[in-house]
Amino acid sequence: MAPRSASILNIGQENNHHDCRTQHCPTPKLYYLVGPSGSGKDSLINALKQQTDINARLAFARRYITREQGVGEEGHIHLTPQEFTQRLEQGFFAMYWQANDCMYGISQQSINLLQQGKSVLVNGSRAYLPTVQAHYGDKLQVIALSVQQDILAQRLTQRARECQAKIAARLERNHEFESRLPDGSWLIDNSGDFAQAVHQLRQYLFTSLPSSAYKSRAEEIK
Ligand SMILES: Nc1ncnc2c1ncn2[C@@H]1O[C@H](COP(=O)(O)OP(=O)(O)OP(=O)(O)O)[C@@H](O)[C@H]1O
Ligand SMILES: O=P(O)(O)OC[C@H]1O[C@H](OP(=O)(O)O)[C@H](O)[C@@H]1O
Repeated sequence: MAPRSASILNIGQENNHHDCRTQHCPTPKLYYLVGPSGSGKDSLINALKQQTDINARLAFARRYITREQGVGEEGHIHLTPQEFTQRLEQGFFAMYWQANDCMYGISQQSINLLQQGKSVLVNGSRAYLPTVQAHYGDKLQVIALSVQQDILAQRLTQRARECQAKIAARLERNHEFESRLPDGSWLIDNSGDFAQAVHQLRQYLFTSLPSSAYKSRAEEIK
C-alpha cells in the first residue's frame, strides 16, 4: 500500500470542538506527544526545536530513562535503575512509567513550568495517559502519531536501535493502545512525508500557543 500523506484531525471533533486556530487559548498547555515506538516522536521533537518561533514559546521536557542515549534520540538523560529509584523516592518525578524494559521519568521542575504560565511538551507513554488525564484535565492536549504497521516495522528495522526480538515486542505492544485516545486529541498520520507531518504539527502548535515568546533559544528543562 502506498504511504498516506500526513494528516491531522481532532478526535471527537463533532462533540467536543475546540479549534485553537480561531479561538484564543489563554492557558498554558501540557502537550503530551504519544505514538507507537518508531512513529516519529523524537524526530518531530528534534525538528520542532529547530523552529525558532515555536521554540521560543514552548519548553521541551527532557526524559530520564534507564536506557543509554542512542543516535537520533531527542536527548534524554540516562539513569541507572538505582539512580532512577532514588530520584523517584525523593519525589523528583512528576510523571513516571515503565515500558519496553525501561523506566521513564519527567521531572517536577519541567511540569512546574505550567504554573508559571509556560506550555510544555512531553514525549509520553500511551499506557500512562489515563494518569495524565486525571492529573492535568483541560490543561492537557494529546498529540497522537500513527504510522501504518508495515511502514512502522520497516522504520524500526532501518533505525536498528533494537534487535529484531525487541522490535517485534514493540510492534506487538502497539496493538494494545489502538483506539484508546481521548476526545480532542490531535491525530497526525506520519506514514508519509516527514516534512508534511512537521508542518501540520507546527500549524497546530503555532496557533494554539500564546503569542508571546518567553525564551530566545532552545530550552530543555531538566
Ligand atoms: N515520515 C517519515 N518518513 C521516513 N522515516 C521517518 C519518518 N518519521 C520518522 N522516520 C524515521 O523513523 C525512525 C523512528 O523515528 P523516531 O525514532 O523519531 O520514533 P519514536 O516515536 O521517537 O520512537 P521511540 O518511541 O521508539 O523512541 C527514525 O529512524 C526516523 O528517522
Ligand atoms: O508504548 P507506550 O506506552 O506508548 O510508550 C512507552 C514508552 O516507549 C517509548 O519510548 P522509547 O521507544 O523507549 O524511547 C515511548 O516514547 C514511551 O516513553
